[in-house]
Amino acid sequence: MAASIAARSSVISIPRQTTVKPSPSDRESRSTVSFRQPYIRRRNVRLLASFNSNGGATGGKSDSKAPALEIPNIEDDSTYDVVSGVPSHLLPKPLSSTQYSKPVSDGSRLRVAYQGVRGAYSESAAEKAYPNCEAVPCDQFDVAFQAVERWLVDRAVLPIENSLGGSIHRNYDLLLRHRLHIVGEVKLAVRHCLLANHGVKVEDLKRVLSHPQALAQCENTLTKLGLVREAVDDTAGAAKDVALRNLKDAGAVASSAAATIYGMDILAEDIQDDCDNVTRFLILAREPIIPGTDRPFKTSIVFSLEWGPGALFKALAVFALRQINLTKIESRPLRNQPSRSSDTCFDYLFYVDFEASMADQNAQNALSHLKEFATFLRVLGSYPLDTTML
Ligand SMILES: O=C(O)C(=O)C[C@]1(C(=O)O)C=C[C@@H](O)C=C1
Repeated sequence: MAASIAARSSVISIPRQTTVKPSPSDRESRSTVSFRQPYIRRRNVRLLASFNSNGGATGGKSDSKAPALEIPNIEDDSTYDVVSGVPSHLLPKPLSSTQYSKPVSDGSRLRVAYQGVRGAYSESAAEKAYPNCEAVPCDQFDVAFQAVERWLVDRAVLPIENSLGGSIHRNYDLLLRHRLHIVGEVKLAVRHCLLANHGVKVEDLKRVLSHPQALAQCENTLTKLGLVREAVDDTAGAAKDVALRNLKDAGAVASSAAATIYGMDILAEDIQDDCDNVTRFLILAREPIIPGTDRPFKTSIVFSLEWGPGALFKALAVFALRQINLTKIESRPLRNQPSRSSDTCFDYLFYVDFEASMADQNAQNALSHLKEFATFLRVLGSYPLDTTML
C-alpha cells in the first residue's frame, strides 16, 4: 500500500524567521525577502489599499506606499516596497478582476499554495479557483502565506470559514500579520467520508484522525460511533498517516479523493452533520486586484475601535446607513497592546465583509466615515463573490 502513496510535489516547509532567496524559476528578479513581525499602531488610522473612484488602487489615502502595520517609517513617503525593499515602480501592476484567474505573465502554470497534503479539501479549492494550476502543498497556514510573500508561489488558497464549524481563526490572525491581498473567494461543498485500511470494519475502530474542523463537522456521527478523536494538521494527512502505519484500530475523516490517493476503503460517506457543509476559502496574492462594478463584489476590512458604549453599533451603522449588506463579522483579540489591567474588558479587532466593490462611491464613503472614529482600519481586499454552483 505504501508504494501507492505518491507525492506529486513536495510539501513546502519554511523555517521561521529565516531569509529565503527566490528560486531561479521565479518570474521576476527580486532581492532577498525576509519575514518580519509587523505590529499595530493604535490611534493612527490608516486606510490601506484604498481605491479611487475609477477603480484604481491608491495604496492608502495619506500614505500611498507604507502600510500601517509596518514597524518603520510609518510617516515616511518611501518609494520602496516595504516587504522586499524593491523600488515600487519595479513591482508588478495590480491584477484586474478579469485576469485574476489567469496565469501571471509568461503562460506557465500558476503555482497555488494550500495547507495540507494531496487529497486535502484545500487542494480541491485551489483547483476550483485555478483549474490548470500547480497546487503546492504547505505544511502550515503561515507557510502558505510566506510562500506567496517570498515569490515561491503565485497565490495561496486558504480556508476562512465553514458553515458548520465556523471561522478558522488562525487565518484571520494571519491575514493581519502578513501583507497579502484577498483577490477572490471559493466556496466548496465538503463531503466527508470515514476511511479505513482494507479489511478493517467500523466495529474494529476505536479512534479517528482528522483536522479539528472536519472532526467538528462530523460531531454527531463520531459520537454515535463512540470514536476517540485525534486532531492532526489536515484530513488527507490523517488518511495518509493511517494508511502508512497500516493502523487497524484507527480510521480517518477525509475526502473520497484521499481514499483513492492513499489506497483506503470508504466505510461511510457523507458523515458530516448537515448535508449543506460548505467551506469558504480566500484567494491571496501579493498585489490587489482592481475592483470593478461589472459583477457582484465583496470587500473585506479589519478595524479596531475606541472602547465605549455603542462603539460597534456606530461602526456598523456606516454600512446600514448606506444600504450596504454585511455578510460576515468576526472579532479577534487585539494583541500586543499595553494591558489595561484596571479594565474588565479586552481590546478587539473586527473583521467585516460587506457586499460592495471599493470602486463604488457608496463603499468609499462608508469607509471614510468609519475612518473618522476607527483607531485602525485596513482593507484586506475587494474581490468578486463566488456565485458558482458548489
Ligand atoms: O484538512 C483539509 O482537508 C483542509 O483542507 C482543511 C479544512 C479546514 O481547515 O477547514 C478545509 C475544509 C474542511 O472544512 C476541513 C478542513
